Amino acid sequence: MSVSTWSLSVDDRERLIQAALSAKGRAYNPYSKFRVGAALLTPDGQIISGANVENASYGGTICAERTALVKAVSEGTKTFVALAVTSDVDSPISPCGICRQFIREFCTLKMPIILAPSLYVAGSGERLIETTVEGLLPHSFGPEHLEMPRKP
Ligand SMILES: O=c1ccn([C@H]2C[C@H](O)[C@@H](CO)O2)c(=O)[nH]1
Ligand SMILES: [Zn+2]
Repeated sequence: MSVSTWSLSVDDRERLIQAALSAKGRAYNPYSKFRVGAALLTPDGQIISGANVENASYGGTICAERTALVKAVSEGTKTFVALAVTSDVDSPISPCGICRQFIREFCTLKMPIILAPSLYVAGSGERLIETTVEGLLPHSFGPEHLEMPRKP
């Protein structure tokens, strides 16, 4: 098995990107016409994917990243080892601010995040952005801060 320079293997990276690309096909996007797919990898190798789900009340829209996380967490999975995101744009798109904070809740700061273009050539590794939770959300606030001793 070939291994990338970081904690995610090339095989898992490829599986995750393909799952995100497939999930994009299940987007409910009548308003924006913009499809996004996300896929989470769990420690036991399972993949949980999600797509954006829009609403006639536009603010009710749920992004692909949060769909995947809410699916997983509500089914009992709360730890993840990687995330991939893709869209209809042929350059990588990056999670919105709300999703970054949502990802921060459940994923370690060093967890790999792969941002893939819509026309990703399988197995090539080309034009991917490989970042991390802390790369997308530096100096972040998270659950552990609520556990710290407080002084007035
Ligand atoms: O990272 C992103 C960015 C946007 N969207 C969705 C929300 C909305 O349905 C559409 C346009 O913003 O794309 C996501 O799902 N994830
Ligand atoms: Zn979002």
